[in-house]
Amino acid sequence: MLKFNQNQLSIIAQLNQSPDVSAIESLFNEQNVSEISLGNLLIILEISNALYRSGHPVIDDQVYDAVYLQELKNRKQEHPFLTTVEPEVIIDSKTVALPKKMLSTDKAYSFEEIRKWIERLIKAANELNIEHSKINIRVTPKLDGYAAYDDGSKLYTRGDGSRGQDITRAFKRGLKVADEGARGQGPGEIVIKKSYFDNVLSESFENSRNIQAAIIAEKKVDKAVQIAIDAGACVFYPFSSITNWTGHYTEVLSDFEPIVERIWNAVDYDIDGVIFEVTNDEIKQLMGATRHHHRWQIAFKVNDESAEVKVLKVIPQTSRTGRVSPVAELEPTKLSGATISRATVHHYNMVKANGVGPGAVVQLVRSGLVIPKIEKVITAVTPQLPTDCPSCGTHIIWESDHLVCPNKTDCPAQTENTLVHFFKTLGNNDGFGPKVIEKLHQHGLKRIHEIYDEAKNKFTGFGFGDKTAQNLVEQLKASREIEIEDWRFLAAFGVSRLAGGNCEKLLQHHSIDELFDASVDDLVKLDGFAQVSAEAIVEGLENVREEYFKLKPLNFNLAITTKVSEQTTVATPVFGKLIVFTGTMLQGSRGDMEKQAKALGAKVGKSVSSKTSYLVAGEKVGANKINAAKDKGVTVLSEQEYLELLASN
Ligand SMILES: NC(=O)c1ccc[n+]([C@@H]2O[C@H](COP(=O)([O-])OP(=O)(O)OC[C@H]3O[C@@H](n4cnc5c(N)ncnc54)[C@H](O)[C@@H]3O)[C@@H](O)[C@H]2O)c1
Ligand SMILES: [Zn+2]
Repeated sequence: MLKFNQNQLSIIAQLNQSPDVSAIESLFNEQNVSEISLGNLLIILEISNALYRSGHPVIDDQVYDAVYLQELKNRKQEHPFLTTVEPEVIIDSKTVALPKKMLSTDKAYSFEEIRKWIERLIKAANELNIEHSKINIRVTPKLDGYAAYDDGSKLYTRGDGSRGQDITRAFKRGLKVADEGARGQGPGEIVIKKSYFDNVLSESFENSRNIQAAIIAEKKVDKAVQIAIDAGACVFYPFSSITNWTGHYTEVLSDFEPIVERIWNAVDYDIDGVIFEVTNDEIKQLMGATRHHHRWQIAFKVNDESAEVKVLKVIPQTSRTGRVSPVAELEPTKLSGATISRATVHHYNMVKANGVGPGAVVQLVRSGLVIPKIEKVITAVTPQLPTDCPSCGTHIIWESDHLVCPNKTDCPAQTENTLVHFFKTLGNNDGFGPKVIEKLHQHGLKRIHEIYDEAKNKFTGFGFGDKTAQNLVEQLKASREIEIEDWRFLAAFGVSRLAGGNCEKLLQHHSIDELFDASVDDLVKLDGFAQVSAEAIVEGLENVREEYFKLKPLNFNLAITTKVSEQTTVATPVFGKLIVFTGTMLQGSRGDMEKQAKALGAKVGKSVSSKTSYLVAGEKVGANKINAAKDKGVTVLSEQEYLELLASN
């Protein structure tokens, strides 16, 4: 279970003045990324990114890349988060324009992708009538440090790629250019010698990222870090002078692995890949860049780590839908930096067919997945299959690859997991975890509305302490009063095929009430809903109809999804921008303006951060607030200027 440490909490608190920490933690603990709503996925990415760039990463890079970033790519290839440079957090300090733009890199995870990139180089060379013999490639270690730019007098952080922070103080503190190089060599990376970190610093620092952050931080550097700087163990390494292999592209194709291996081990610094780039300036110029990366450059990274592990036992667990899932308990094993002691097996058919049981040896792969996967079974045993539901004892049956508990009305695991799912999915309350729900269920509460009803009696007689009971009442109140998206509310009912993503899609066409009257035909008409899922959804909604209409009078505070018919499809002047409105507006309420901005494709934030594009200040806004925004590089607009911007399409 992921939990934030103090450093991380303080950064999160700076991003968002009153964060709901446990809600954010539970987002990170969600095991099925496809169930995470787009909004929450972005929260995960933004928080990971902020923590990573301020020196206190919360998840492995592999998890960040292969799970969350990949999920966003799957859903929205062109999302601004993917097509621009991931920003660092700039909380208090001013930003300054960089002498030259600094971009991220495109990434490849296989030789095949590198080969395709080389084909693009050849195509560019052909267009320019450049002989193939002149296409050379430079391969360098991809330093995993803190990107910075040295113009000879100042040192800057990469920031958002265009504006960074002035961190010249790092040189004043004695930071040296690697290999006794000169100042002013442009972009590079602040890195720590690996051997020095392992021998001297690893006792007091978790990772070298903590140290990089300390070197550039405004506050005084830690003594141990100063000693490391003085010893020359921390350096700024300009890319132009970095150890490299340079040769013809055909060599890269024929000797790919040895070249990668050589460069991978060429320096005593942390690296997270190798960089390939073409050396010919004309080709570079023709290929150009996206807003995210140079097309003439690509990073090659390696993803998987695997281990052979012994299975101790396989435990059946009944889920909210009645599916009984096999969870393998494993001999604790270290994989990609985490100790793994459990893994889910896909389904019981895999247990049966592949012989997973106590004593079996399996190959575990963690290819950036939060939960490691059992890739294959090395030594099989005769598996033991459960015959009865571990929760209610009902005889379980096969439904294609799964064992399922058919007891839909009276299975504690299904009932309790459904209730837990409801409160967890709402995400605006705390306290209704598995333990509390189990107790409520033991006292006969089986349905969501029964829990809300019980709040009137204040949960007396349930064996809770006064404080807990009172908290539960308050949390139920919060769950109704704190605004949540309507799609999240619908998803909370746990209807099969109605996780957040699908709910959001459906509610772009129909309100929740309308959905309960929608036919299979109505749903099939919508993009992304085939016959089978439409039928399942209609049937699933029927099963929760009574519950939904019992909850409706409780007036949950729902933010209604904008209907497609009300959305703009054309690019608007504020499309993709993050806008914060403050002060009193003359044209209408602030709420209306926020709604309009969202309909025009903007994101609306509550507080100003370095990511904010515009602060729209109405009447009666203090000068401090405006200056603070300007210091963060945010454009401040009056209401009138904002309206002019909208009209400028
Ligand atoms: N763990 C987390 O929570 C978390 C969060 C955000 C990002 N990340 C990691 O950061 C990565 C994205 O960061 P990014 O935007 O900095 O992109 P990136 O990893 O593609 O790195 C691009 C940077 O590489 C640097 N670089 C290093 N060696 C280089 C060389 N030899 N030649 C040229 N450039 C070189 C440059 O500074 C450039 O800006 C992700 O892939 C992820 O692994 C992790
Ligand atoms: Zn059961």
